Amino acid sequence: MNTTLNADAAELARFSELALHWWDPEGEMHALHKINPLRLGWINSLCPLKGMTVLDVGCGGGILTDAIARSGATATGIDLSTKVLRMAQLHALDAQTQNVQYREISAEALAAESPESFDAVTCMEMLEHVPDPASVVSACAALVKPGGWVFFSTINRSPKSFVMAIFGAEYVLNMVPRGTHEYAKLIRPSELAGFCRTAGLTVSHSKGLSYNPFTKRFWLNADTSVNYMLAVQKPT
Ligand SMILES: C[S@@+](CC[C@H](N)C(=O)[O-])C[C@H]1O[C@@H](n2cnc3c(N)ncnc32)[C@H](O)[C@@H]1O
Repeated sequence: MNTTLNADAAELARFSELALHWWDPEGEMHALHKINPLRLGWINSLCPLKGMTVLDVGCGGGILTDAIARSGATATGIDLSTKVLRMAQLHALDAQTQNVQYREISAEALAAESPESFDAVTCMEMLEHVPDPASVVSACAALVKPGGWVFFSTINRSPKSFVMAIFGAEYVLNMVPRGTHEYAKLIRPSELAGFCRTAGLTVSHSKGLSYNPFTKRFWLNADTSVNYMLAVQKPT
């Protein structure tokens, strides 16, 4: 695990600029709002969250963290952007979400402070924005209790994802702000599975997430060639 701060200041600044629009379902983060019920449903189908303590790493404005808390879990969201965390906290107050808290701390620092303290960990759309994603995976492995689940989502590094997730989503459809994704930082499923195995996690399930620009609908399937999620477990 990386002990120096595993963060890219330019990435954090870009997300900070989007903070004010985070909770606008039609705004710049609308794609996260649209995929949220799908990813939450998949997580709940494998690991019913009610009554669990759940950590959301790279939580942003808390779209998933808030939904996790509303599933009946005690949720903690962590991020390194002060502005997006402030937005997350304001939203929790405004929406009166119970059992949710936010902290500005890296996954690596929290793992050193409170190892094996969460029943489940989620880390969505974050790994492709850090210099050392393997270190974040390893921190997530350290943070989850034995037998607990960790859920990752990211974007595959493939010619198809360059066309769909960067050129299409950022420059043609304006679904995601331009410059959000850098091709070289995208992560193949085999690479992410390798990071998980190195961290002692057992890869259990994968899911693809597809988008139809004509119907403007997302759905889950087995196609991991662009957006995908991995569900992994820490052995008991
Ligand atoms: C695309 S957003 C995803 C937000 C949230 N996980 C979701 O899917 O709704 C990426 C988030 O990762 C955060 N981030 C980037 N680098 C980070 C780091 N090193 N540690 C913690 N959070 C980080 C950004 O500030 C941003 O909020």
